[in-house]
Amino acid sequence: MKIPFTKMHGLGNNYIYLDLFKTEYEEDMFPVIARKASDVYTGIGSDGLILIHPSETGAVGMRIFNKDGSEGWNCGNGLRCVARYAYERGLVDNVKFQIEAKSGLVHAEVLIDDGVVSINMGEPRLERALIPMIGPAKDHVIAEPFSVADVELELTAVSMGNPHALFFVDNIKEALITELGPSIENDTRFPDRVNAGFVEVLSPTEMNYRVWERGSGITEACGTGACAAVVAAILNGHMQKETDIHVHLSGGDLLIKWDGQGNVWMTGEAEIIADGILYI
Ligand SMILES: N[C@@H](CCC[C@H](N)C(=O)O)C(=O)O
Repeated sequence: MKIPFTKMHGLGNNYIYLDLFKTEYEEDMFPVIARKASDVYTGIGSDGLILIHPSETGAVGMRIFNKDGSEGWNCGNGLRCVARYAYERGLVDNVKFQIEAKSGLVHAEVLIDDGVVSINMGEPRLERALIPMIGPAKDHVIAEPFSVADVELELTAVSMGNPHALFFVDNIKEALITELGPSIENDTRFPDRVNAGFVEVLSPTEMNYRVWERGSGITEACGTGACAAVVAAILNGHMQKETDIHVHLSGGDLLIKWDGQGNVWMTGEAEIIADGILYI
């Protein structure tokens, strides 16, 4: 089978994108394509697969599959890439339009000159049941003691349409990301697994953030994770509301803004790398 694809990245968080406006596939192919395309030795090499598809709402649809073939519900770096692709390849004719992820509708704005895209990511979900995490459904999880693999941590949990567990550390270089990431991801307190993020606060407007992603492991950047990290930092009183927060990730920087109640805004680059044909 010959599958036309485009490879794109946001701050090094790279996915293989299929344009379902042009070609349709059987549903059960997607986890298979995700695993095959992600493999750097026998495939193309990527953090997973993203589908760009027509939607009944009139928005541009996006679905994300992680490296292990599991379906995610949202992807911040993917949203920026989908926005750029949709605008540049003529799926939309306005720089402002809607994208529909599995977790809901978001509003995208493509700033054409420099490949920068701003996305209104919607409101963070804080209730424990919406993360989802076991325990009292309505409670918020802010600086809650959390023991994993014999290490004592403090957990703040935020959903940006997908689940994020955030931990503040003194020095990001010493964060035990590969050691604790898999245990946190698969901890039974998170029934749908979780993305594990580590945050070093540098100032009220600047942070370092690293991630172990559900289904993909360490990646260069995570857009929803950066949004969740800023929300967690504001909820814990470490950072300022209503101002651009500079989030430094391994692959580059994102600007994230939250007013403490409503929508989270994310701004950053989205790059097209290559078009090609994948043989399956
Ligand atoms: N890298 C993404 C998030 C991808 C999905 C995630 N691994 C999950 O399963 O929730 C981003 O930029 O947000």
